[in-house]
Formats: sequence, C-alpha cells, structure tokens
Amino acid sequence: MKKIGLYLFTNDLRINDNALLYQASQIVDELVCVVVEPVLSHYSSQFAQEQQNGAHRTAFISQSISDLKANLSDLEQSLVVLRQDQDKSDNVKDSLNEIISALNVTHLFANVHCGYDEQQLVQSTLTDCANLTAIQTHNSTLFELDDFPFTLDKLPRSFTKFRKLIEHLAVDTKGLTITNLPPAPDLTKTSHCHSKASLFMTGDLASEQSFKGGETSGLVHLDHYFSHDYASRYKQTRNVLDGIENSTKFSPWLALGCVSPKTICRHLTRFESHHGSNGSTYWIYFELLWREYFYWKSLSLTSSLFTGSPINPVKTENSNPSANLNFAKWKSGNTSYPIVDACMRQLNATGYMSNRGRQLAASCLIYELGVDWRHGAAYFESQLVDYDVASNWGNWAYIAGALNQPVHNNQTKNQSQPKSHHFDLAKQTEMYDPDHVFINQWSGGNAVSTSLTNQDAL
Ligand SMILES: Cc1cc2nc3c(=O)[nH]c(=O)nc-3n(C[C@H](O)[C@H](O)[C@H](O)COP(=O)(O)OP(=O)(O)OC[C@H]3O[C@@H](n4cnc5c(N)ncnc54)[C@H](O)[C@@H]3O)c2cc1C
Repeated sequence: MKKIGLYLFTNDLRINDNALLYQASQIVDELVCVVVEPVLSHYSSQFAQEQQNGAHRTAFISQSISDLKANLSDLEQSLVVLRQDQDKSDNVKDSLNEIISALNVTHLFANVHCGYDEQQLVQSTLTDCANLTAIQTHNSTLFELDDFPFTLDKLPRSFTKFRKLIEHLAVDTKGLTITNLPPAPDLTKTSHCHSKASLFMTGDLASEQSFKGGETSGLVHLDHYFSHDYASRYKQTRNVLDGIENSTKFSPWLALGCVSPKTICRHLTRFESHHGSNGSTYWIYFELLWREYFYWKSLSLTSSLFTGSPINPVKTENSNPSANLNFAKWKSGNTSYPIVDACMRQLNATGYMSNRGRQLAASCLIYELGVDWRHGAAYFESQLVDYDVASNWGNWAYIAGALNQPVHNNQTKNQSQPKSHHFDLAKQTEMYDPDHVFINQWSGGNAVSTSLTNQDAL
C-alpha cells in the first residue's frame, strides 16, 4: 500500500534543518504539505480586546508562508494554506479531515506545539482518523526530551536549575539540507487544492517593515548578524532599547520556525571559531536556553500556563472600569510612564519591542496599572512579530510571579512563594535611557515616572 504523508507546518516554516520534514521524505511515497495560517484565537481576542492580529504580525506571517510556498515549489512541491475561521472554530479540523480522507493519507507529521489550539487540532484529527500513523517531534528546540537527565514531569522549577542540568549537552549542529521531497498526490481530489487563504497584502507595509518574514530573509539576517562583530559585544549591548546591532533580532524567525535554533548555534560556533569565544558569545547561547526553558515549561504546564492558578481564575473582563481604562491607555502608549509609552508605541509601529522594554511594559501593566497580566500577554500575542506561545505567556507569567504557582493549596506549606518581578521605572529609565533619546524618538511624553523600590536587574 502506498504511504501518503501529510506534513502539517506550524511553527516550523522552513526547509533547512527541518529534521521532521526530512523524516517524512524518507518514509512516504507521496506528501501533501499543509499550513494553518495563525490567527488570533477567540480566547486571546477577548483578553486583548482586539479583533485580530496587528498589521506587522499579519504581514510577517503572510510573508513567511509565501516564502515557504516558493521554497517548496523549488522542490516541485506545493502548499495548501488553511485559514481558521474565528466564527466556526471547527473549519480547519473539517478541512484537514477532508484532505486526509480524499487523499487516503496514512501518515501525519507535526511539530509538537505548545499552543493549546494547535495541540487540540492534532489530537482531534487523530481521534477522527483512527488509522492515521502520527509522527510528532520537537522540531523547534535545541534538544529532544530524551537528551535531558529528567522527564517532563520532573522539569526543574527554576531556569537556573534547568540551565545547570542541560547547558553542557551537545547541540546537534550538523545541519540538514533537503534537496528533494516526495511528489504531492493528486490535489484536485480535495476541495482545498486552490488555497483559499486570504493572505495579507503587504505592498504598502513592506517599506515600513523592520522584519521581513520567511526562511530566506531569516537566513540573510543570520549571515548579516554574524558577518559583523556584534556577537562579541552582545552582553554589553543586549539591554539597549533599540538598534539592530544591539541584540540579535533572531526572535521573529525563530518564533515561526523560519530558522531553527540549531542553525543559529551552528553559526554561533562558526563565529566563535573565527573570532574567538567570550562572555558575549556564550550569552547568546544562554538566552537561547531561556527560550528552551519556556518551551519545556509550557509543555509541562499545558493549559494552566494561560489560566494561572485555581486561586486566581480566568476572567476575560477586567475587574473594574479603571483597569479597563488603564489597559486601553497602556495599549496605545498613553500611560504616565514615558519609558513604557515609548516602548508601547514602538511595538504598535513596528511589531517589535526589546526584551528590556517588554519587562518594563509588563511590570507597569501589572504593578502600576493593576491590570491582570493575561490581558497584556494577549495584547502582545496580537502585535509581536516574534510572538511565541511559550516565550510570551511564560515571560508574562514569570514577571507576574504566576509561573511556578502551586497547583493545590495544600502543596504550599513547604514551598516558597513565587517571586514577582516589579521594576522601578524611574531607575530603569536612568539606566537605559538617561538622555531620553529613546523616549523622544517615540514621543513618549514628558511625565515623570513614579519611583518604586523593587527589582532593578533581571
Ligand atoms: C513580557 C515578555 C514577553 C515576551 N514575548 C516573547 C515572544 O512572544 N516571543 C519571543 O521570542 N520572545 C519573547 N520574549 C523574550 C524576549 O523579550 C525576546 O525573545 C527578545 O526580546 C527578542 O529579541 P532578540 O532576538 O534581539 O533577543 P536576543 O537578546 O538577541 O536573544 C537571542 C534569542 O534568545 C531568546 N530569548 C532571549 N530572551 C528571552 C527570554 N526572556 N525568553 C525566551 N527567549 C528569550 C530569543 O529566541 C532571542 O531571539 C518576551 C519577554 C517578555 C519580558
């Protein structure tokens, strides 16, 4: 019997260093490639109080899918693009089932995704199509679970413990080039042979965009970054609020899997062999381990990452009108905190915000403006070009002190309470924008930020 595979692209929108796609090419006789265009989920839309993803995020996704389509076409393959209908949540599931049935698909290949909806889609497809063989791997990480000296249920609670147990492990940086793929089956047998996706038209936005989506642009950016000496200074510059040379800006391509973290490690190792390693080059790896930590943490927490603890249940409406007003002011960059306003305006204008900016904006929303952190996480989800389920919701929960919440009240006795990360905005402005260059660039206003006495460095 012919083996017919369906490769479900999610946040692994690439051909190079795609071990799962390579595996598919070795197993099946024919292959249909499908992608579900990410849209803002109903859940996040309610929390963010936004109808849809922002223009920059939408454009980046669209460009990434178009680039994948072009790269697949070079390998004489095609891409079926499915779009989630917000009003009919089952439409993608139904489309997938129709493709599987019409083409007699025998094997499903899918990256393990931290997103609840993405996991549900694979699970319900497997339930509906009982004879399907599923092959799922961790295709967006540095490591496989088998590499670790612990199981997922014994994942260390803190990043430091996690890092110490895994940072010495060798990353497989050999690199994998796919030069041919099995042919596609006769797609005219499905009603999805012509992509009905309303891919966003990026013409007007393209000139304003800081980031262009897709594997091709991602690899160009990687080469560009490592052809300069930026990596040798990274640790000193990574907290600067702006500037392509100050932090790597790999995150947008990593988030959609246009570039794999292993590819980045390969480039980093090559850079170190030519220019020498130092604390800065190590720190790039260190930050990739934070990404890794949030990925595995998110998988271990499943949906409780989004809901916090049972003590603090989900409410999509803010608890009071002043929190609603504060949330609206925060989103538009009109709080009385100039550094936060500048960061939020940068986000709204470009789809990007530095790590330092994100920490300050999150701290401000939670601790100064008294808004539930999940509203902020959902708004970031709708706007960031590098939105990643685990890194976004994980960092927000971390700053809110909700990441390692005990699940049951009776477990709290011997456990220390999770730490919150409340930043002193005046002090942080002094440290990272003393001459208000960044604030003025984004016209963040002239109000003086209130002094607080808490966390300054992370
Ligand atoms: C509230 C908040 C929300 C965030 N949301 C996201 C998100 O949706 N997607 C996302 O990729 N990152 C997120 N981050 C992490 C971090 O801010 C971005 O990864 C970073 O700013 C991206 O810029 P860069 O590529 O220049 O990072 P660099 O400083 O150059 O770091 C290199 C890489 O390491 C990883 N990394 C760095 N810091 C972190 C971190 N704290 N957590 C996880 N990974 C990290 C990223 O993949 C990054 O590309 C968030 C942080 C906060 C505080």
